Amino acid sequence: MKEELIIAAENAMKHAYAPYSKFAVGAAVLTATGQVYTGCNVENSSYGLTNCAERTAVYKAVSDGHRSFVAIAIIADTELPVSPCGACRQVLSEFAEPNMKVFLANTNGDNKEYTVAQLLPYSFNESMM
Ligand SMILES: O=c1ccn([C@H]2C[C@H](O)[C@@H](CO)O2)c(=O)[nH]1
Ligand SMILES: [Zn+2]
Repeated sequence: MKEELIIAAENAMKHAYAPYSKFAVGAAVLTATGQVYTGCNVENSSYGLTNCAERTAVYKAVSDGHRSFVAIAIIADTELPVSPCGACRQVLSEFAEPNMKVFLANTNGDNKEYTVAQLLPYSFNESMM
């Protein structure tokens, strides 16, 4: 499952629209019902409108009716496996199954495994409101 997601993420990375940063990222999320949705980063000349690969993948899945995810893989051409930004961690936590896995990878074949809860401890969520 990990390898399949990393391969799907690497394929999606090829579609990255990153003319400003030149930093291509790919992601692939696995839904609780077994489907895989991929995403890439999509930049904009107004830089702050950039959407990360992770959120692209999650939003594609949510817009198809999925609200529960069990794993995500993220990949970039980095020395160390790439790590999701704070905004993406918060978005992942919104739809994460307990113990949702986050596979961080690079194109050299290195990877690391965390859970969403490890990457975003003491997170804000609806139960706090
Ligand atoms: O985990 C990450 C980190 C960065 N980016 C994108 C955003 C921007 O397009 C480029 C540089 O930050 O990489 C992602 O998609 N995911
Ligand atoms: Zn992000």
